[in-house]
Amino acid sequence: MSSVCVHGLGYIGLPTAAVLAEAGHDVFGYDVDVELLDAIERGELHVDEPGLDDVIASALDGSLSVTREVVPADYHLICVPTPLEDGRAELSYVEAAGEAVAAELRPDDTVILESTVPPGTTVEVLGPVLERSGLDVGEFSLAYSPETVLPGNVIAELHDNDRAIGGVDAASVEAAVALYGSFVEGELRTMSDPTLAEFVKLLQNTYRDVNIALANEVAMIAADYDLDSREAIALANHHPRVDLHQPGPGVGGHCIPIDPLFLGQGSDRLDLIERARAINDGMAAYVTDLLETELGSITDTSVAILGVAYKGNVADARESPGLRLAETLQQRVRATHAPGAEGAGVGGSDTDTEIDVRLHDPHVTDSHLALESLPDALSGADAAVIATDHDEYAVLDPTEVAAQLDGDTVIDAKGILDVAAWEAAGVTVVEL
Ligand SMILES: NC(=O)C1=CN([C@@H]2O[C@H](COP(=O)(O)OP(=O)(O)OC[C@H]3O[C@@H](n4cnc5c(N)ncnc54)[C@H](O)[C@@H]3O)[C@@H](O)[C@H]2O)C=CC1
Ligand SMILES: CC(=O)N[C@@H]1[C@@H](OP(=O)(O)OP(=O)(O)OC[C@H]2O[C@@H](n3ccc(=O)[nH]c3=O)[C@H](O)[C@@H]2O)O[C@H](C(=O)O)[C@@H](O)[C@@H]1O
Repeated sequence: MSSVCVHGLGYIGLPTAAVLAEAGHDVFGYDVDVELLDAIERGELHVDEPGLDDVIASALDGSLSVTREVVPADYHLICVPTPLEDGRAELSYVEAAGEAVAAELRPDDTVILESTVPPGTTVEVLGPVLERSGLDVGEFSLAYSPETVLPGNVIAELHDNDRAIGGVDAASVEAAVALYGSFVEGELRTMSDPTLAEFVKLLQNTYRDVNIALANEVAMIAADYDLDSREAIALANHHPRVDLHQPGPGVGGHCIPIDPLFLGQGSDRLDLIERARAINDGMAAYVTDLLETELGSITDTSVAILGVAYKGNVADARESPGLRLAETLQQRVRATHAPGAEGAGVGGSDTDTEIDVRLHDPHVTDSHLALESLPDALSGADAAVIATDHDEYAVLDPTEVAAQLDGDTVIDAKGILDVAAWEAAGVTVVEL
């Protein structure tokens, strides 16, 4: 077994560190956020993930320890953030982690980058930073192995998913295979080029984003034909070579809406990919159109948005479609009443006109979001929108909701309600 220093103990690094410890390695979890390290040591987890608590608790009782300084180790695994800023991948976290590794790097150690990055990052950005150690690439091993776990199923997918491994040389591939082989049950797909592994990771999320954009466009077209888009998609998917995804109020999370744009860092050929991004981001405006059609006008109405997590049964509200919808509703009302806008009062903006947008989510706990209880969000509202497919929403009692609402409109943007039961309770359900 080996010593492993994991850099970055977030959604990816913390479960990975725990699973490595479970496999018998001596694991040192390092993060620049000292409060986070204190919390992990107290057993307070910031990552809401089924099964994670138990795995972390037993790892902390065993061979996982958190460290406030980077330590020498056979393997350094880098799992730091790579956000999109001003249209470009922000790689300063990767560079900072590389510098910290360089200070402790020894001949024959292995460095593996797991963060999602634009093609070329391992070789062109991380490698040169690591060489500040005085060692050349080749004297130490260097590989890229992207993380592909699905939030909500992280522990299982860490073990089960196939894993792409791109090493700068044969020794790097071999070293990375030895580490992942100790806990991965899926296939280890090796390649002799880290850039290819980086590219492949981005393709997977780009495929999903473009496919969802197609489903969203299909939903809007189906509505024009008065057809149920989900029924049409299910029927189309019976063909052995068709796999359309599902429409919704937008694509959230900090991966799928961002990663496709990393492909544009070294290429100006993005066209369909950018259009798909625009279609998915435009779904908030489409849901707003649906509300306007149902309510006549959204000015001076109350709308309950059920779900600000970016997807069902998780607590993560990054790039949340529900929050984007809330902003779009408010912008639409402001734009309608801006000076000169069609329907604006004489003399310009009518400051008394507004929209009351209430937010509810049973999983998200972010205190900045002014979330309301379900009864408070629904009480007296003119309409409700299901923006996240949480299990709790699928089993809502239509009669109770109908009694709480003032209006009778529910937009089911995730297609999770039993429409017949809701309509029997007197609710008009508009599905995407
Ligand atoms: N969350 C997900 O579902 C997936 C994320 N990824 C990718 O994995 C990478 C990490 O993502 P998350 O774990 O979600 O991010 P996160 O934001 O949850 O965690 C990153 C952690 O790195 C720490 N950090 C920042 N700079 C550091 C440094 N120089 N040294 C040590 N620690 C540092 C931060 O304090 C934070 O705790 C990103 O590139 C992301 O795109 C890939 C697949 C899935
Ligand atoms: C190719 C792929 O499946 N990538 C996964 C994805 O995780 P993530 O939770 O972001 O993906 P997701 O479940 O597709 O959700 C993203 C967004 O897309 C929406 N969504 C998803 C599927 C669908 O048919 N329609 C739809 O509108 C969701 O509601 C959500 O708002 O991105 C992760 C990542 O790269 O961070 C990756 O590890 C995961 O395996």
